Amino acid sequence: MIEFRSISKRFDDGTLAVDDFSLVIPSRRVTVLVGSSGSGKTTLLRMINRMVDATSGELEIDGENVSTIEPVQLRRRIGYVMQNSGLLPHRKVIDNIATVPRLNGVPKKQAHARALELMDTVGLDRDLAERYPAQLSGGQQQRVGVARGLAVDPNILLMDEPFGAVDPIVRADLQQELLRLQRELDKTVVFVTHDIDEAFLLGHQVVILEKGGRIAQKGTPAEILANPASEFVASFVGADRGKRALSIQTIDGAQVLVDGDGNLAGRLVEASPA
Ligand SMILES: Nc1ncnc2c1ncn2[C@@H]1O[C@H](COP(=O)(O)OP(=O)(O)OP(=O)(O)O)[C@@H](O)[C@H]1O
Repeated sequence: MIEFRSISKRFDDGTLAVDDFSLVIPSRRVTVLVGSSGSGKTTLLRMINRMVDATSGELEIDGENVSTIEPVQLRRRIGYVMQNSGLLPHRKVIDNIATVPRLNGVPKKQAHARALELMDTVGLDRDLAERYPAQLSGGQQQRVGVARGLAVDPNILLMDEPFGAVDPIVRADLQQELLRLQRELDKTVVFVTHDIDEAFLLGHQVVILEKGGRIAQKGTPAEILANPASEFVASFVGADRGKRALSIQTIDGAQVLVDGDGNLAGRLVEASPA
């Protein structure tokens, strides 16, 4: 479990990116941080592996304060996947995936064997191992990014808008793969996005953020959809969901679910009396 306790981050130029943020991120679940640009999502994510250090407050992983753990050691147990895959352009796919294990001293042969296995895991053809990133499609590059994040066999996987730059069909594919991977590998995933649909699809826990990392609402997708805590949440959930936003209406005395185009999406069934 990852726990933020009253965490704040003020950057050197005075920007207060995160103001008194507290959250428990349960193990072996997907927690999604969602919010508009500048709400502090990336800053929060990077505090987990100490790419950013908090100004005040405490951050613990399984009861251990991260400030007492060397960043290098921390990153051995935490995978990090970023937008645009962050691959090294002059290195082959297999070397990109094996980068961190190699830095950690794993022999080349062993690191490469593991990298090939990881290509299977993320659904990449092994034939692509010898290619350079520029010779792959956007979706393939993102898969390499995920394989690289998994290469140190981390318990925790941090993902920062990993599917932001690919087209919607490939994106849907990658999202399904991530759901499958999470079920199979049982990792704690912390996922950042500004897309509420993606948040609801992937998150066991969804945390909606306002400026300064202020939590507008957190809960399961169903809890948030059923009971938006504020106007802000209602409009964030509604605006981004666009025409697909559902509402409950009464038609001919029956309660029905209607989508944004006015089409019937379902009928609410009353519990029958005992
Ligand atoms: N190194 C930095 N120095 C100064 N201010 C920063 C720095 N990094 C981020 N910020 C500021 O902190 C705030 C939060 O930034 P952050 O990148 O965490 O937001 P975000 O929610 O991830 O946004 P986006 O969706 O655009 O990536 C912003 O106002 C940003 O300008």
